[in-house]
Amino acid sequence: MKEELLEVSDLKTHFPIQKGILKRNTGFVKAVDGVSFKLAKGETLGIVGESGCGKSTTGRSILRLINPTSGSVKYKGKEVTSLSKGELLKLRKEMQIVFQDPYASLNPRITIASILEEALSTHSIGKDKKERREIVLQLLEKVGLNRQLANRYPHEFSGGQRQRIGIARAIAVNPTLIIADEPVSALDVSIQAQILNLFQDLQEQMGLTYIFIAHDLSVVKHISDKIGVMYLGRMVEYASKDDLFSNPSHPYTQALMSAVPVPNPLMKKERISLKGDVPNPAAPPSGCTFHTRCNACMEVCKTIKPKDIVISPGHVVSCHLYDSAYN
Ligand SMILES: Nc1ncnc2c1ncn2[C@@H]1O[C@H](COP(=O)(O)OP(=O)(O)OP(=O)(O)O)[C@@H](O)[C@H]1O
Repeated sequence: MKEELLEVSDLKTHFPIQKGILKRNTGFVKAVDGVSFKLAKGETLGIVGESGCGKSTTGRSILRLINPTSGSVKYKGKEVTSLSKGELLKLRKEMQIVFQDPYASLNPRITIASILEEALSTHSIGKDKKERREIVLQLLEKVGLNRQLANRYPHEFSGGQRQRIGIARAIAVNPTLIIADEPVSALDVSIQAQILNLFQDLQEQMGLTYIFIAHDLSVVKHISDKIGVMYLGRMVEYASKDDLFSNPSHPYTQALMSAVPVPNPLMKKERISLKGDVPNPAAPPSGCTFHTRCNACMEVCKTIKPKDIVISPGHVVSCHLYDSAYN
């Protein structure tokens, strides 16, 4: 049996909405509103959903780059939400993040060697500058960059190369878990495939565990073991990749799935279009958060929040269509 690494239970992150000069609190944006999942060591969880559904906030709350409002995040059995600053710094060595836009997160004034050396010295890796430089050169090779590029600045690299540097920085401290927040969204499709392959190679070599955040299912399809489909701060469907693709059950997953291109041009797929925009997480609908956009929901959705229904082992759907109480 695989060793369990991460257990997230009923995670909520609500941001206060402050208005006026006095910054009066007028409500909350429920960016993450009850997310739960388990992840074993070496596995990849793909989190997908439209812009604003709470994917990044989920990732950042797990790492405590944002303090969650409530819920539990257990990493190797230890509660992350109650760690002190010192304990958190130690944990950061094990949990790293790769951002969508590495350029924005790479200091433009220092060379990439210095950027990587900084990551190493923060966590006291390498006994002196010489040893750290050697580790940096090995890291560059590990992510497919020539070691002769070490003294160049971030602007001298292409988008794909910059993402390789972002990945090098994340793996520099030899982490166990990497949260990759839309790491290929800003790249051309051909480059996307190369970066996805790099993530997979590194996972094999280093036994990494990933939470891989993306807008669409086609990006996470190949890399994920499990997939969570997020909508308005909740996971509306959570399953192994195989179960999700063979039996997409929530109407939202079905709509996302219909947008995934099929390689066979003879196979025609009907695109399911969703009605309207994603509702505002600051004022979500009172019943099922999805009913305003769904073609299949019943009247009951307008008033009652759906429960999480286990439709087969490990396959959970949050929709009235699967709740025997309403069918
Ligand atoms: N610091 C913050 N203060 C207030 N609201 C926030 C904050 N961060 C995020 N939000 C809001 O929380 C909601 C979820 O945002 P989040 O960035 O997690 O979504 P996302 O699914 O990652 O979207 P994207 O793909 O566009 O990054 C959005 O409505 C966003 O405006």
